[in-house]
Amino acid sequence: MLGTTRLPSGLSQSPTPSSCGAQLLRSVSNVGSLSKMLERGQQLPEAYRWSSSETAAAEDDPAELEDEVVVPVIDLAELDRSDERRKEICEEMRSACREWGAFQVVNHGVPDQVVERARRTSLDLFALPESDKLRAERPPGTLFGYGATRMASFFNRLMWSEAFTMMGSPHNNFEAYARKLCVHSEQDFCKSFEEYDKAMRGLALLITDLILHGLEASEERIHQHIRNFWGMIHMNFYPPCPSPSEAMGLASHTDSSCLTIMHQGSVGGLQVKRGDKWIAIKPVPGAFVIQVGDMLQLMSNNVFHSALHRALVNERFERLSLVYFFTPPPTVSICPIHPSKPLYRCLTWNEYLQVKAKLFMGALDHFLLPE
Ligand SMILES: C=C1C[C@]23C[C@H]1CC[C@H]2[C@@]12CCC[C@@](C)(C(=O)O1)[C@H]2[C@@H]3C(=O)O
Ligand SMILES: O=C(O)CCC(=O)C(=O)O
Ligand SMILES: [Fe+2]
Repeated sequence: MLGTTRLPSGLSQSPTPSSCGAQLLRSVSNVGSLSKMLERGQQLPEAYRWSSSETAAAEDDPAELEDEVVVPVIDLAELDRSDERRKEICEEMRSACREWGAFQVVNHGVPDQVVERARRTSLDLFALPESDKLRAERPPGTLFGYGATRMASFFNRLMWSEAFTMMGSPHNNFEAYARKLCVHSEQDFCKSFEEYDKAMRGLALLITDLILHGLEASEERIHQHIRNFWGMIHMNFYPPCPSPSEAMGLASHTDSSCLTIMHQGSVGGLQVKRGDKWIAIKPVPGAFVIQVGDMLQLMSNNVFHSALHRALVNERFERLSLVYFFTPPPTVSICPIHPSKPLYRCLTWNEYLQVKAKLFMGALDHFLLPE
């Protein structure tokens, strides 16, 4: 399939093998400076300092705590018990996607060991010497590899995080990255991400199917369409931060994906915007956070909305979020699903990423049809 599909420049990035132990000639980019600063026990450097209005959370306002607003937690345990239960779950998802653009799922059937193995492998990856990680540095303007997060160029402050992205199924590049990074065992590295990718793909298909049913888009054609979607594995690492209230782990954004599945582990930090307030998505043991991405907003013709979210950091604990982006294939046309009055024109994921790289927050509006 790869041979017949025209890929966007970012998606065609396939790393060339590099010999482990070779000298790194490139200058070290700012992503490497996080761990060095921590070794020196420095204070938060100026470049990482965000204004208090940018980092303020709903929890800073005691009135908010009384409301106890929480993103819905949906239990999938009894999905197959009866048609009624399945319908209820579809309805819960529909309302969460409309009101929040996000929810959590529990009893999703993904074994703990699969998640734990992938988290351990991710942490090992971030713990590699900076020079090893930089062998896999993401080339500017592309999607895959190690470095500061892609949207960093839109902000004049640095974020307190490092990230790593790999292509998942159906064209995963785990092996090439294992080789580039000089990981301890290429086999373990690949196995743990292959397992995780497979589990995430299953869950993404299941949840997207349920959400589309909630949209009354149950035709076979649409479900077949989703089966061709691609996966991407993206990890964010947030070291403990000397002055968390002034720092930003990951700045406010929406995901371009169709659906995002995120495992945030036991250390919280993720927040979602509701109205003009930031609400924390508290870690629930074993749960995955599900977010509506821009592509699902478009496909739903604005019935659902992609959630604006961000990640804050803390002083005591390091934090890893393991993210799976479920996205359309790069050159396939994506349209609002059977509305009599489409709000958006059809687009390809390739096209969308190019516009997002230029406009960032305004990207989806760019595809709105004139009234
Ligand atoms: C599959 C995706 C989705 C990407 C691009 C590509 C790989 C990296 C993803 C993120 C992850 C962090 C936020 C974001 C906004 C960013 O800068 O990089 C995301 C972006 C998007 O959702 O547009
Ligand atoms: O780490 C988090 O909680 C958020 C991660 C995220 O939003 C992303 O990678 O797109
Ligand atoms: Fe995100």
